[in-house]
Amino acid sequence: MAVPKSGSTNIIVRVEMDKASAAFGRIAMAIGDSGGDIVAIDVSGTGKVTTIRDLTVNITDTGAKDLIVQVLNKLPGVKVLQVSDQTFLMHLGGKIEVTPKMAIKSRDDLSRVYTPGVASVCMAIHEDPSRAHTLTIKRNTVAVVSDGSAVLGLGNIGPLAAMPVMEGKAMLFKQLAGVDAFPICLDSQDTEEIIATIKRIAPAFGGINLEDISSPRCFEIERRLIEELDIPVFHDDQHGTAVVLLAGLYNAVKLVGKRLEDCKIVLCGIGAAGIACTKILQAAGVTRIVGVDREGAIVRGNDYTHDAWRWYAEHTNPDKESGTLSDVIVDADIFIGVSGPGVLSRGDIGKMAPDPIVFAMANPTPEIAPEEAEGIVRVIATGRSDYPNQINNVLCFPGLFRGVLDCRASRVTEEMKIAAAKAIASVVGEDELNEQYIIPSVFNPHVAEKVKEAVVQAAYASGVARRRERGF
Ligand SMILES: NC(=O)C1=CN([C@@H]2O[C@H](COP(=O)(O)OP(=O)(O)OC[C@H]3O[C@@H](n4cnc5c(N)ncnc54)[C@H](O)[C@@H]3O)[C@@H](O)[C@H]2O)C=CC1
Ligand SMILES: CC(=O)C(=O)O
Ligand SMILES: [Mg+2]
Repeated sequence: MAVPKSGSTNIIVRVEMDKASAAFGRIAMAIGDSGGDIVAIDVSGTGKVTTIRDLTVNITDTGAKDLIVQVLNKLPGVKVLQVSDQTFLMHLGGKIEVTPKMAIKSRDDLSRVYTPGVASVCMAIHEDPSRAHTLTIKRNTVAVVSDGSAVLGLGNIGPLAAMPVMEGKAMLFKQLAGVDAFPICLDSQDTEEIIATIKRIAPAFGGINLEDISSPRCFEIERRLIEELDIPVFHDDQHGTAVVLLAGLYNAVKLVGKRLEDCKIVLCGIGAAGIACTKILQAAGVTRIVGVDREGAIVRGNDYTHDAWRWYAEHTNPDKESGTLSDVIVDADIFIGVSGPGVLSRGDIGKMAPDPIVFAMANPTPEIAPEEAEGIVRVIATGRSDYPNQINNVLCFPGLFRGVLDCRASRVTEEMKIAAAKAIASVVGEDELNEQYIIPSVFNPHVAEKVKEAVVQAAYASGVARRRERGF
């Protein structure tokens, strides 16, 4: 496929052309007039009456896509069947596959990997279940489990629609840390059913990464699974996010010359990510945290519908600040957004203390776009890959699970999370630290390695590592 020019993208327009009435010249002209440039043409099917062509069209303005479809559909004998872009093409047929580690080339091989040879391995595990770690995929495999109830910031889009995110997480596990991960999207949003299902599939896995399960159900699901399973269970949106947030803040406050413990932090979106971020900040010594959700600041004394918010009201906002985000953001040193798009305005940033730090982490659309905050913010970070300072849990979960699998940890402790945060922050050298670089890139090969080392060391120190390892 032709490589798109910088700042442009290729789309594939599949058109059905009536042989008698459609003229290719008109199609080419219509595409050109709508801001597209045909860079390749493939015939994908031809019949007696019609022919189907895939036109690869380079566009520089994303709006051109809709215009092209509109004008083509108006041409005589032309019908647009489908439009794909690079992103959709990368998803065709899914993004991962299962690959055997060896080929079965002979009857002898067959009799070892399958019956009868496999039977002796099954019996060895039956007699000593701990051998499942060495004789099956369990030692290197994690289940990425979602119910599709809080997918990115897209909301409750269900298990089928959640799959592309879970496949993406599985790719990142493998590429960044060599961990095999299975995307599993459950067709239930019932807490007890989810717990029971995960418990039933757990034997195959060395760890469970819960993903995009909405709050407050996610707290109960994680708590029960941690209690009832003997493998680590980690809700990525809570703890992965919290770890990376803390890493970013360690470096951001260093850059602006403040102490994290002294900062006033306003955190918007008191859900899975928001509550975990609050708890890790408290563990790091921050006391002045004001949480805001749709109805405004969470304040002690108000009546809240669920335990997580009742806990929040009791343990945050010491000065009982109330009102909207715009009210409580006055004099805040740091804004953290794990809520939804466009929640923070330029005017809000203007009310913050000098050298404001803004982490607008909602995906895919942040609480404020970096362009909008330009000039009035000292440090801005988002969850996205297309801006500097990507605060995203992908910096944590691959290395963290590499570590817990390697030392066969029974669970993930607070010490392991803080160690992971410090490890991520440490990848940015003192001489490299600047407003555009407070957090290492996802592609920095040192991140997963450092996180793994820190997590393993903390797991041994916390007494949860179950594998004897030299050096610890
Ligand atoms: N950058 C990263 O690594 C991560 C980013 N996120 C993002 O954080 C957001 C929240 O994710 P979760 O905590 O998993 O979801 P959640 O559904 O558990 O919590 C979201 C909370 O934000 C609140 N909220 C939504 N829109 C709001 C608004 N306009 N104003 C105030 N509060 C609002 C909701 O009421 C809810 O309490 C999502 O956009 C998600 O993509 C989540 C995890 C990791
Ligand atoms: C990054 C991530 O896990 C989320 O936005 O939900
Ligand atoms: Mg997530």
